[in-house]
Amino acid sequence: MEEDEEEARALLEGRPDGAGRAAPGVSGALPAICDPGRLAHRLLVLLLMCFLGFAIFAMIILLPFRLRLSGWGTIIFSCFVCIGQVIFALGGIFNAFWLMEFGRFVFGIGGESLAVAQNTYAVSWFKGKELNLVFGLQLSMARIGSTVNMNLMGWLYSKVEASLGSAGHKTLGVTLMIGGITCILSLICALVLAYLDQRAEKILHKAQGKTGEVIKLTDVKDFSFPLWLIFIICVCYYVAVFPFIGLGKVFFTEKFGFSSQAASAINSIVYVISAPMSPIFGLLVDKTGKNIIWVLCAVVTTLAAHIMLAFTLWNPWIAMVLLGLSYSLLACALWPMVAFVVPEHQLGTAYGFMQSIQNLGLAIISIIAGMILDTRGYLFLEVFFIACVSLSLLSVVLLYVVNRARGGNLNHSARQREEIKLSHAE
Ligand SMILES: C[C@H](N)C(=O)N[C@@H](CCCCN)C(=O)O
Repeated sequence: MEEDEEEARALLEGRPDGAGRAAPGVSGALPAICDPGRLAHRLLVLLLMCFLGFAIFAMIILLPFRLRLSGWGTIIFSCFVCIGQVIFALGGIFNAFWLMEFGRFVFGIGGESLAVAQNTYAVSWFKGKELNLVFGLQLSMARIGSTVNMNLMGWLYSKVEASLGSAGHKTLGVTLMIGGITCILSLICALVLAYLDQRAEKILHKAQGKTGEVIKLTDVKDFSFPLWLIFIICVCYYVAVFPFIGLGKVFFTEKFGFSSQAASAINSIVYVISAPMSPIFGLLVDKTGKNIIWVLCAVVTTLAAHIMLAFTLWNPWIAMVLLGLSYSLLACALWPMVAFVVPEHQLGTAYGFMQSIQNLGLAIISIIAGMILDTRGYLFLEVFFIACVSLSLLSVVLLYVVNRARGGNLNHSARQREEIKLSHAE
């Protein structure tokens, strides 16, 4: 029963399988994830799900655009999110873990495609205006959601537990069902967005696809070298942030002797900082331009934060605040760069690819990080994350060089961008 409850809490707080428990590898017994047979099976299933997910994603995202129904695409993705959440909650209620996994799969197809649509909308409406700020605002909203989730769901679970009179899978399922109300709000926003977009198309006479340009998966072969470098920076950076936060609670209790509550607080600080800071950094990048330099600052700061966490016993709040600031800055400066290196009709494919590669990297690295933690402990895990951020840093430096050599616009100042815009208008 106690295990059930801990599993439920881990799921609610977004931790990977039982990540809230004492690190098993460190304390002795190897967990099931280290069983090679089971691990290979898990990896295979995961890869298959990724490919299947991507294939479905490609069909769903490409068809609506081909049919000039981009607003419908957003509504369809939001429906996937709602249905996925209901299946996830039902899996909890009926104690069927496979159903919960399937629910997350459906949710993932909708949620990630929705994020692609969100990025594409943002660029098509705000390119050449306050694009970095808009990405900062999007991130801020997402992080307010993560923070509320981290802090409210545990409380909601206790309330449901009190009213049902017992803890466990049923309580978890009901809590997840109530939490799903936010998905309905998201669907309502998608409906309003689709209406506004259609209205804008009518007013501005800019029906999508009228130029004859449609999104094709084969666009991938036309992606430029700088775009591939942006993808690599994204994957190598994010794998050192999200999986670290996933395992962070145990890290702070084991290495720094924090209580469970203090470890939760420090672990969520990255998201808490990101909520107010992302729009501020977005505005800063808009006012100054020079996206590559900002990305470079963010990656170097993240590297410093991981080095502090790995090799010092300094108060970890310093490193985590740095990580929160650098993560917010990176997201504001990196994602809008895609819009500078691909033509508008390929934006959906480019953002779709970026997110697919990011998710594939996150899925694989989360498993590898868990294995390293179980078999070798925290120092090795931190060294692994440092290696990932270093790869990201190398790619940023390469991007700087390539962009400069090709006379690219990724590192233009705000004034240069304004001048180019004016000359185009003329
Ligand atoms: C959700 C997606 N996979 C992701 O990682 N998003 C970034 C920010 C994307 C910029 C705004 N749409 C994140 O840091 O959460």
